[in-house]
Amino acid sequence: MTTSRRGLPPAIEEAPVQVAPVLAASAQHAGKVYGSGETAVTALDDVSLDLPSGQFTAIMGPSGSGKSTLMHCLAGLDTLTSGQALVGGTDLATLSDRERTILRRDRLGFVFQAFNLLPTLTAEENITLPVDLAGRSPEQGWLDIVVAKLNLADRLRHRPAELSGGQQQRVAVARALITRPDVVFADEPTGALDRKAGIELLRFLRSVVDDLGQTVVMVTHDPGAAAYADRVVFLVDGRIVEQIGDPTRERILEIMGRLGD
Ligand SMILES: Nc1ncnc2c1ncn2[C@@H]1O[C@H](COP(=O)(O)OP(=O)(O)OP(=O)(O)O)[C@@H](O)[C@H]1O
Repeated sequence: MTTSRRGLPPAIEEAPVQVAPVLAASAQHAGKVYGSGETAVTALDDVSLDLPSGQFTAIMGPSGSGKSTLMHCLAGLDTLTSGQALVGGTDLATLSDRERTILRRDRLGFVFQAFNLLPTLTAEENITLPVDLAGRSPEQGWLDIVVAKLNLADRLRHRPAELSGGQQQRVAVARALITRPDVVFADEPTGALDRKAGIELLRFLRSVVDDLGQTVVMVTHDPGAAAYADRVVFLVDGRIVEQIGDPTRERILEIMGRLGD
């Protein structure tokens, strides 16, 4: 058999390398039932979903379809009844409550509709809170990158009450990013913002994915917001019924119409 310079048969050396996407998180056959007996509610029914690193995923679906439950189970805020939720290869069910809390603090970021900033702290103190709570110092280079990316450099000494809603939510995004998390979970992040500030925030979220390589998962009811994602996952009655890549608002509206939202 002929071998190449590196001693490998040519067919092996020249074969294209198939690189599997690195998964930031995933759900495998995830099931969640609230309650028991006659009052049992199935919130998730055999949901399998991969969240590749460096992607922006939107989760949509009618009210009660299981969006929040899926996000909470993936983020270790709630536990599954069956199946697995993994963050960076770690099965959350194998962790103790304390280990799950530490994983949430160190490896996940959260952005909520209602900003949830501490009013007595400055913007900078709010941003660095997760690392301060962990007894560490923020990595200055990364802090500078995040602050610059979210255009907050001249707002760092202000308290939340001195900031606009859009600025407060950008502080919340910076706080979510400060630990360089595996995943940022955003629950209706534009829900409390006016249209202009909402669009601005979505552009910032898009750029932390494109420019900083972060992974964002966003629950939203807004087709315009979901169109900023790389992919939209549609849930109905606790099941994934459709997924689309490179979404547009029109395509999302068409699917929502079909799904009855
Ligand atoms: N703690 C709970 N106890 C009992 N049932 C629950 C609980 N949390 C959610 N559910 C039920 O599970 C189902 C899914 O709820 P979930 O909040 O995940 O839906 P959602 O898609 O996020 O809804 P929305 O868009 O209205 O926020 C619903 O039928 C809901 O009533």
